[in-house]
Amino acid sequence: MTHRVKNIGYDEDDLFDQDDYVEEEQGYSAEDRDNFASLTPVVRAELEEAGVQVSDLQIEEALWHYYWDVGKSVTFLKGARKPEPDAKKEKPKSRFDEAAHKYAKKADNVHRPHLSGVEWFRNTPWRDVDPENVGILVPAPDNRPEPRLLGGSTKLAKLAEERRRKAAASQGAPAPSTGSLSSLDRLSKPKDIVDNKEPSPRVEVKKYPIRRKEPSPPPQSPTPPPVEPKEILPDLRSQPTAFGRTLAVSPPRASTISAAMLRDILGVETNSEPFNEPSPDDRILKAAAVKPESSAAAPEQIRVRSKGLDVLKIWLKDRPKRKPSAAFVVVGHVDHGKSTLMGRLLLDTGAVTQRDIDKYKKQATELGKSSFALAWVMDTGTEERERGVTVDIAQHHFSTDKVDFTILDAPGHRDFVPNMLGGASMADFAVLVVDINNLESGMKGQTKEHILLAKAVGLQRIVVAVNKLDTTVPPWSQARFDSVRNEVTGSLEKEGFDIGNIIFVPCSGLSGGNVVKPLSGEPTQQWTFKTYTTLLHALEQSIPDATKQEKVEKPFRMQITDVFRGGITNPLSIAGRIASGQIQVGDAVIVQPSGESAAIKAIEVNADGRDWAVAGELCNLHLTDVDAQYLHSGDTVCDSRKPVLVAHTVTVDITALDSLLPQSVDIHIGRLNVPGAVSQLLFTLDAKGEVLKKKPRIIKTGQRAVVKITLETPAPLEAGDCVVLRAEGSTIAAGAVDNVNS
Ligand SMILES: Nc1nc2c(ncn2[C@@H]2O[C@H](COP(=O)(O)OP(=O)(O)OP(=O)(O)O)[C@@H](O)[C@H]2O)c(=O)[nH]1
Repeated sequence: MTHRVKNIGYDEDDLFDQDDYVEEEQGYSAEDRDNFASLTPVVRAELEEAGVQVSDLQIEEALWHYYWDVGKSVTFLKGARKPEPDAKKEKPKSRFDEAAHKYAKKADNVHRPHLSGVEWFRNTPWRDVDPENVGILVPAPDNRPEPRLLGGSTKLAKLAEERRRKAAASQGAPAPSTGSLSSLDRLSKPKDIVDNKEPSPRVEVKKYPIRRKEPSPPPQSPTPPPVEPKEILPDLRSQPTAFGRTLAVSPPRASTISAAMLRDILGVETNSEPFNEPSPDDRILKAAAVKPESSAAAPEQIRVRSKGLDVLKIWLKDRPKRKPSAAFVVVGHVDHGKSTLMGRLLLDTGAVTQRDIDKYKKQATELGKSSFALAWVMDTGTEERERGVTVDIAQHHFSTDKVDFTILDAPGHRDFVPNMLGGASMADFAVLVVDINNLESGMKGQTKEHILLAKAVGLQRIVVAVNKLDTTVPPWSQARFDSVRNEVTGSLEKEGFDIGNIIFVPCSGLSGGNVVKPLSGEPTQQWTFKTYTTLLHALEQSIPDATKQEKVEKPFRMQITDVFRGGITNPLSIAGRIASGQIQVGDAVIVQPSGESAAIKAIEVNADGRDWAVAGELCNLHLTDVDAQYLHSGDTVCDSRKPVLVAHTVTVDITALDSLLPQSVDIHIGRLNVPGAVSQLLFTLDAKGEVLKKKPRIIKTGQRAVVKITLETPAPLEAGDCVVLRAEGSTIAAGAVDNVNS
């Protein structure tokens, strides 16, 4: 299942209770509107071809209902809209009829068109039910009130009504009203009250996708519920001791001096209740949105009970039986074929079906981008599909007999390098995709930068997929492959990759050659599998060593890569990779930099529910007892007893990739991206780490140095964290945190 890692910026108005949600036309997100803009014309064109006229609103409703499925929307609208009757054949309408018709048409545009049951469920997959399982509709019992004499028709009826009124009056009850007045009374009351029934419970509309709306006021119940008489229980508590009473009794309110008295004494106007307003300190803290220091304390109220598991023991016991898992980030220059190659990998390993690919092919062809069908497995966003460019990190899982893999498909475009960094920081190793015909452009662009960044975030192993070999002249040219291989090897070694940790694969994502299956081609092409291996085999050879026990024993740390609604039962969830420690359901955590506490309600690893997770695992944590406004991509969730420090300044050991002065920079630590400045150049170092020069005025390209960085917004950082410094869209330095100063 694809999981798109994207920072959902929760707006103020996102933060309302799920139960309050009511669909509202104005509440579409920017992505929804993009989808409407691109898909409405496609649906309209198909409908026009079939001679069906519908409004934009109806198309949008159908697209929303079918989660942007053009085919289903078209079928639905075709079924829903019968051709309008020929106006000429209609007999002339009265003005009243015309007004009624006009109003009905307007209402038809706003509400879903009326459909029969069969039409309504036309496209639903669960419609094909075996005959023996088909339910039978039994007419509901007639709920109309029992017929009784209401008065007004016969003399007998009038007499009966008169008697009833008298009887009611003699018992002190108000006499039932009659005639037209009674009808008007009924109109002004809710139906439930009119029928003298308990009000029927309101059906709450629950929605999963995030839609924006103003929080609705809580529903008003028409009649207040009857007050249950309280059962009086004997008080079994013992009386407090004298000491306890002293502690518990509120101190007597200090005698207050009235404002008038103060004015008389001081001769100036004063505020008689000065502590009713926030102090200047409170105002500054609020403005800086920094929590007071007590924030590191354990949360007061946790509704989830801890499982009390010995996670380390379970993990150590399970380890030999568990299939290894690994995450790899796919990097490389824009359009070199990363998403297509991953689409092919997923298709040929059975993680997606040919039917899915055919569906994407059909949709991609409609947008004139048929060659992107495989890439659409990974590129699920509308912008990505329209532009044919990956924007954000996409996650996908697949398994072989030996390993459970997670793909992190990174964008190749230079504008999205921060997203690429977020993905790379979660990976165990990298897959660098190189277009065999366009190495030069890649080396000037993101192929080179991505090699550098992969190393900067601490990746050691790399698989180089030399792609599009079907396009060389002649196809699958070994000479061309060798020349690309030599050049890329030089770059990788320059950035510090060990030659033993690099595997080259000649392949074609589009044709599938050498991806999962060895290329079955001409004898001249057999070098591909005789000398090299398939991409899948190379991935299995690159998995990291098993997580070390010391890492699991460290305090829990996980950087948030995504905040999302995990479902109706899990309205607030986060995704990330556990950097150290362990976590279990019921644990209390602290979110930094907000300092808010939260409780772990549920855990998912590789889309499976689990009671615990440990360092190295990519997981979704479903949270409770915390508000979404305190959670952002780049924040760190950590052990509530040993929270990570929130840093204002850090000293960083970096290698300059461009000349570096005291200057403004963007600081990237995994998914975290904060503005700041290189505030001091402390000293330059030689290759062994010995100090070369103190307080240099400039750090030259390629030089190693220790610099002080001041963060504009305090951020959770620890010694050893990998840091990338960027300025004006280019990477200018990379290194690791030495010291953190809060
Ligand atoms: N002939 C041929 N074309 C390919 C191959 N792989 C990808 N392409 C084409 O190259 C174009 C770009 O492919 P993508 O998979 O979107 O490239 P990308 O590297 O993921 O692009 P970004 O994610 O935007 O950086 C598409 O038109 C693909 O059909 C291949 O092996 N052979």
